[in-house]
Amino acid sequence: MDSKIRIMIVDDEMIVRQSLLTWFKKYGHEVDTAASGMEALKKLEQTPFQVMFVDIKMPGMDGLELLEKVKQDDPGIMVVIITAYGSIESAVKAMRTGASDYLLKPFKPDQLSLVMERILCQQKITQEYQYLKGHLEQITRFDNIIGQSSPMKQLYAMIPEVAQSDASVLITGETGTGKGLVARAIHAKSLRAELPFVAINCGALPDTLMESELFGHKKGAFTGATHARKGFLEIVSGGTLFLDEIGDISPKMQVDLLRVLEDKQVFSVGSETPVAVDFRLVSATRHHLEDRIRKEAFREDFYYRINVIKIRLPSLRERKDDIALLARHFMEKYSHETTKTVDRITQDAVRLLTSYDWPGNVRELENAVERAVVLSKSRTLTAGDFSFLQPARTAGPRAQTLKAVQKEHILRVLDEQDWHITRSAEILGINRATLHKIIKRDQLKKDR
Ligand SMILES: Nc1ncnc2c1ncn2[C@@H]1O[C@H](COP(=O)(O)OP(=O)(O)OP(=O)(O)O)[C@@H](O)[C@H]1O
Repeated sequence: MDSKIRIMIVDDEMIVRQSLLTWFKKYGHEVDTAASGMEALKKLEQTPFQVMFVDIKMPGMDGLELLEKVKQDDPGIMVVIITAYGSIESAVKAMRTGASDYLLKPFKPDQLSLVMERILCQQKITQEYQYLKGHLEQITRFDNIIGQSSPMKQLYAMIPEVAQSDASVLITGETGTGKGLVARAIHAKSLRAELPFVAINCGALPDTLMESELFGHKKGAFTGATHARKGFLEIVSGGTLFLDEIGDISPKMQVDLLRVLEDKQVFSVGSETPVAVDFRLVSATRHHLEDRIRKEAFREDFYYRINVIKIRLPSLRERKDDIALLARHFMEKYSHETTKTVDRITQDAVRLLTSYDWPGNVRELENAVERAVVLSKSRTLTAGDFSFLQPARTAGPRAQTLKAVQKEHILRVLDEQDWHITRSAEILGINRATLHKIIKRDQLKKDR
């Protein structure tokens, strides 16, 4: 038996309690005893137990009644009924009420070993099931977009709806928040998914080049136009056009594009014959276009055309809950790419990453993890592997909520005490049951 569990023995006979206690302790389990059903219930309120051995015949509350009460409060707890030869019907009744197994008195160590083996096996299966179920229930990604914070879940709900319509979408958000990923996801979920997705970075192209890229040109339309070329507005033919950094396009280009959106046709440079075009427009910007409209750098009529549906992506600072998940995702990605085994990250490293304010958002986090993985000499990333992050940028406790500070403090104490509940609870000045409740409520976990 290699796994250690918390066991409670409930029997009114001291000799049974003592012998079972000694036997279980020998195998390193944490054991407590109770001489009656009432005493057992009181102890259960204080500390959770995984397995109970309960005698059926006890004065006051009998084993069956105790079993029922315990199972009502905690259906996951495993109860082994101890019963005397000749009262097999009550054992059957107990099994129907939810007991996991039974032992017939007087029992031999072999029989006890067998029951424990079955219990541990069942326990392992249940844990694995809970783990997998937890994984399935958590929505951690949508396409290639990772995140399980509430703004991300809202986004995941929104993308398929937005994708079904043909209206123009404007995605806003700071640099590196995943605007490109969202644009691709909208295309992938839309009816145009099988048609081209054409992305143009408007910030990277000078006006004249952008004009011929988008609209195409006739042979000889300008010096160097040695042959005719189709523009992206034509090439996209039925698909999605993604204009990244749309805030950077010139007022002239805004007028030209507005005309295309209204007339659904283009004139390639140097041509007088229009060509019909069909595309869905998705644009992105990191600027506040409303400010640009006020400064007359952006046309209001064009803005309304491109902004029928607006999606605002949160900065990483606004969804710190996702940092650990993203860091692990990128750790796996780069561990795989570099064929190194880097598959662990310490709680301290996660805390450091969480306290950093990430002006470059997910892109910056991805680059940081990639660098840490490439330079790491062990399979575990530690806070030291991220020492290149500017400490000035890590936000102090003043930028955190009281709840986050509390969670962080409890985690630190638990880590320092190697997750010894009694010692940690003492240091924190709370009782064990409260600490257990907090751990469960806040889903606190040991380092991977
Ligand atoms: N939620 C996310 N999950 C996984 N990867 C992400 C996420 N958000 C961004 N990334 C990654 O971060 C990088 C930047 O993403 P993307 O180019 O979509 O950002 P952006 O907002 O368009 O940035 P910019 O405004 O600078 O163009 C990419 O490598 C992308 O894969």
